[in-house]
Amino acid sequence: MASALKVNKDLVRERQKCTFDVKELTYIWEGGREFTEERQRYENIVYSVKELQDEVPELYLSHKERYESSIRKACILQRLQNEYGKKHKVLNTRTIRLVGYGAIRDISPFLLHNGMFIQTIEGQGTPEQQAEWMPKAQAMQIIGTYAQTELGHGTFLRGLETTATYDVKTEEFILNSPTLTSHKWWPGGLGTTVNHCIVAAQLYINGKKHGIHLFMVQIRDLETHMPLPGINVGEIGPKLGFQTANNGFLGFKNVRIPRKNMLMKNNQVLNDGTYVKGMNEKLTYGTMVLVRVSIVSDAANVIARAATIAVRYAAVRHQSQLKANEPEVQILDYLTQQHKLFIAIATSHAFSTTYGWLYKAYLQVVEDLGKGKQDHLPELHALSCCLKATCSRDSAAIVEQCRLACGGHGYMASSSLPIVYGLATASVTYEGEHTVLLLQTARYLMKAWQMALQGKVLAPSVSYLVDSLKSNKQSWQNTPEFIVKGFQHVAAGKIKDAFHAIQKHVKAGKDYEDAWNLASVQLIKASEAHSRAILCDVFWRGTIIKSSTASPGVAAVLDHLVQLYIVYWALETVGDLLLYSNITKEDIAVLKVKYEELLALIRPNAVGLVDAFDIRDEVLNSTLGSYDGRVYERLMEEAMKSPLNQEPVNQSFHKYLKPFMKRAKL
Ligand SMILES: CCC/C=C/C(=O)SCCNC(=O)CCNC(=O)[C@H](O)C(C)(C)COP(=O)([O-])OP(=O)([O-])OC[C@H]1O[C@@H](n2cnc3c(N)ncnc32)[C@H](O)[C@@H]1OP(=O)([O-])[O-]
Ligand SMILES: Cc1cc2nc3c(=O)[nH]c(=O)nc-3n(C[C@H](O)[C@H](O)[C@H](O)COP(=O)(O)OP(=O)(O)OC[C@H]3O[C@@H](n4cnc5c(N)ncnc54)[C@H](O)[C@@H]3O)c2cc1C
Repeated sequence: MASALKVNKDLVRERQKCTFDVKELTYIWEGGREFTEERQRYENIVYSVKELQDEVPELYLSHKERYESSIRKACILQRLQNEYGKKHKVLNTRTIRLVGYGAIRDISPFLLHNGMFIQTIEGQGTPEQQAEWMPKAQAMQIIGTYAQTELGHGTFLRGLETTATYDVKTEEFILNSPTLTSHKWWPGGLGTTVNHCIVAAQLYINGKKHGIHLFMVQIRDLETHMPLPGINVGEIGPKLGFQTANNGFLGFKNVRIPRKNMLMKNNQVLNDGTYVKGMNEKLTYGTMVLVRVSIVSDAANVIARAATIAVRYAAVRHQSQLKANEPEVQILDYLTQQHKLFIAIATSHAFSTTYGWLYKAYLQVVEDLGKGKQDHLPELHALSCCLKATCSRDSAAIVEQCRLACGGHGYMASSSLPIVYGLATASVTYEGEHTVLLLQTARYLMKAWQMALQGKVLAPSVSYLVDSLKSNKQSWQNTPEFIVKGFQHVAAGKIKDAFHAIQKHVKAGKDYEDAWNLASVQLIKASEAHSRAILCDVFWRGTIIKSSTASPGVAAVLDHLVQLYIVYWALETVGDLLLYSNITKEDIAVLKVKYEELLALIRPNAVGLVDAFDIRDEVLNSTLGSYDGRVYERLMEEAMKSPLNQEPVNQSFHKYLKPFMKRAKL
């Protein structure tokens, strides 16, 4: 962090106003002091390495140079990470990603290796397979990715076309890409980085199709890195973001792999070709569930980055006068600016709390599955789908809101906001497209509603449906607990409406699938309302627990943030509340006043709250958001790095402009 002397005076004043212990809040946001201290220790190591600092900003490099630079840095990071693991303890993927973003400035080409390849071996491999591949993967003697999506199919996994045909004579699988659309398309690192893949393919034994299974396939020679015979591999080219993720394509022509390379923790193929079905075929999708859970935490992190940039900038930036003859005000003093930014801070806390809760549920299900119990798997799948969908979508909207709140400078690449937006919006699509995942949850909600009608016991996350069936609703109260109940009434009402819409179409003679499609707009709205009810409930309950051991200052700001989140969403969805709860016009008027009071309460702590996200300048990498607030100096310094500013006259003047101007004169 910059020395106090050099810090912008507005930021100094803002920090003096802060009423709580910033460090204590960092620990809470990050899930515990031990996580923060571990991240800081690792960050100190990473950002003392000179080779990780850029001489030329990455954005001025060509596509190829950027990739090469990201690989160079990813190797250094991986070495540091491994050394750290040996000396202290193995770092969690969240810390690796948080710290790594700052060095690579985008996505690491090893992201899929660390984030899905290893996890799939761990979650889908037998103990023997794990013993064979895990040490090599962890030491990066083999580098891999998760190759599932194809040119023709990403969502509909049962439609994937890559085939793995068992040859009982040689006890091998033969992999083929029978069509153009069967080529794998998108996997991170696949382009030119990895030498192994976990490949999702349709399993065939003796002409019988057994559905999607996962296979470990070596695609490049470990010495020469040349593609192995039968492998057609390459990079898919530039995208909106993710430029250094090295996303690739892959095709197979009669590629043989040994039988033991099918990941067989769940389903098995014996030597003689006998197929042994596991406990639940959907367990093959297990890695996706884990990644969907972790996207809730990623969403909290990208929002924290955008909020830090936008709030610090809003404290430094002065524009317009509130009153004539008075100095121009900090833009942070405009209520509309607070309305745009404080919800970002609150949302990051909401998602961070929800992630802690969801990850715990995930670990419980994994433990249960180990004991052969799968009762809570459908609930976890439903929760991870709708929360992934809602948190990723909210994160993209909020990051964009923060970018717009920075005016023109928010459009500068050097603000870092465009790149953060690229990361956020990608997560809306990858690991399960937004609408598709909302519909998966809707499937679960329809069943839950049916069960509620039948008086059956429901899973905890949908037990509110039982209450909603009781006719005498309590009169509205403007308390957080009651507003959360209001969100549950909205969700229950929308679930009921969607259920009836399907029934209506079925009664009119449609088959169930068509009725489902006809009701699907209502279904996704029901799913969204369910997500919001869960987010508000978990954030509210989680904050009460956290506050019970926090200092009074921190407990107060946590209370302001959770109330702001709940009241903000009540006002955003006021039409739904009027339709499905007992809220009155008068209650809404009171909530509007409450919202404005909360903005005023948060205002003095705004900079302290984003400081508590504790994002180092190296990680933030933003001209607008650095700790010292030297916004204008940094904008100019960064502009001076443009290659176009390295010479007084660019050669194009002599080549094109001058002749063009001469001709224009004639
Ligand atoms: C950094 C970037 C990295 C990015 C990486 C990637 O993107 S990697 C690529 C990421 N790619 C994607 O994310 C692809 C997205 N697509 C998919 O995940 C699936 O194809 C699907 C879920 C959309 C449909 O699948 P389908 O047609 O096979 O299934 P169905 O609809 O017929 O439902 C059958 C039953 O299965 C249940 N069930 C389903 N999934 C799970 C689960 N995970 N667990 C437990 N259960 C699950 C479901 O609830 C239903 O239960 P019910 O109601 O019968 O009791
Ligand atoms: C940055 C990035 C990184 C990625 N990394 C990987 C990776 O490492 N490995 C990998 O295997 N994949 C990866 N993917 C692929 C990703 O998982 C898929 O793009 C994603 O699952 C969506 O599938 P799709 O592209 O086929 O979209 P589609 O399913 O074709 O979606 C297109 C539209 O159709 C709609 N739609 C589709 N089906 C339905 C339905 N049943 N009901 C209603 N609407 C529907 C969708 O809502 C959407 O609006 C990555 C993608 C991105 C963008």
